[in-house]
Amino acid sequence: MNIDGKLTAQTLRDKLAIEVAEFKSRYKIQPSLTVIIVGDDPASHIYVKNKVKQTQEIGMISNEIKLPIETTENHLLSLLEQLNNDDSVHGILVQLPLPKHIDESAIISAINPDKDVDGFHAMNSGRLFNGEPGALVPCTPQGCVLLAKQHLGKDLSGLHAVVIGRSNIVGKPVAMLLLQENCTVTITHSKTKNLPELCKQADILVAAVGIAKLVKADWVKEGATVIDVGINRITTNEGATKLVGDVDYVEAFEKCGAITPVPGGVGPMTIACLLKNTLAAAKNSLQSR
Ligand SMILES: Nc1nc2c(c(=O)[nH]1)N[C@@H](CN(C=O)c1ccc(C(=O)N[C@@H](CCC(=O)O)C(=O)O)cc1)CN2
Ligand SMILES: [Mg+2]
Repeated sequence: MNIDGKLTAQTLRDKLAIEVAEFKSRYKIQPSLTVIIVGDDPASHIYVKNKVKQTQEIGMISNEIKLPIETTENHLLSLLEQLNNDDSVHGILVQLPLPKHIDESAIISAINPDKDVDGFHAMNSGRLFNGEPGALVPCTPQGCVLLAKQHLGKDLSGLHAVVIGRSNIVGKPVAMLLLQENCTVTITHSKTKNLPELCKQADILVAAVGIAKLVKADWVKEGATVIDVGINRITTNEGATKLVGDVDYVEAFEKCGAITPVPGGVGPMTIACLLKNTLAAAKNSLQSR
């Protein structure tokens, strides 16, 4: 079966809109998100436009700061300091990737962890790693687990989850979340031996490597839940560009119990979970008043 991420994301946004309205009427505060984008990468601009639109649609304030590609690291750092100290800003997000001359990890480290709605700051990774409450958890991994639970139910205990990919943004945090759900977790990557055999043992297979259609039907266990994080643009034989995941959807569909499509699977959940984190950051800010 197909797991509809677009619909699930819409349902989550509807729920969040109600919670935002309640928060506003109770505390007289409107949650706010500031998104910074540097340069003119077309895909990044589309993602940011969608973030701004969806933030506003659920009743939160959205500020977009567009900076030219020549922006220096120091300029970005001083802007972040200003936003960190601004009590009216609850969430701060710097769209990635940044231009080559800017050190991404220095920028991520400069965001106040309590406003880090991407959940990329080491303080939030540490909170997630330690299973501490109050962690802002990266959005795509949250989306993956919500979609897996939508198909499998709340309890993932004892299931074998195999994650392909070990990035700080998806692979590592999704593995931590699945471990928190009492899954037995295997993290695999480009140097893993016997990758197809390992994947074939997965009850939950999360593919986040960025290689178009890497995962074939014979990598998938009968009845498995397949979560495809890949967003790869390929050129078809007819010369058109097409978006495909890390999993060969058509092949895997026959074997698996359920699979997320690309587009319309994990992607839409990323932005919905960003909105969830922004509301959480606004709620957490009440504690420091
Ligand atoms: N600061 C961040 N930068 C980046 C993140 C992030 O979470 N935080 N993730 C990605 C980009 N991204 C959000 O920023 C993102 C990517 C894709 C989608 C999405 O909905 N994709 C659609 C397809 C869209 C298309 O046609 O291109 C889908 O999968 O259905 C949402 C958000 C990297 N940077
Ligand atoms: Mg993300």
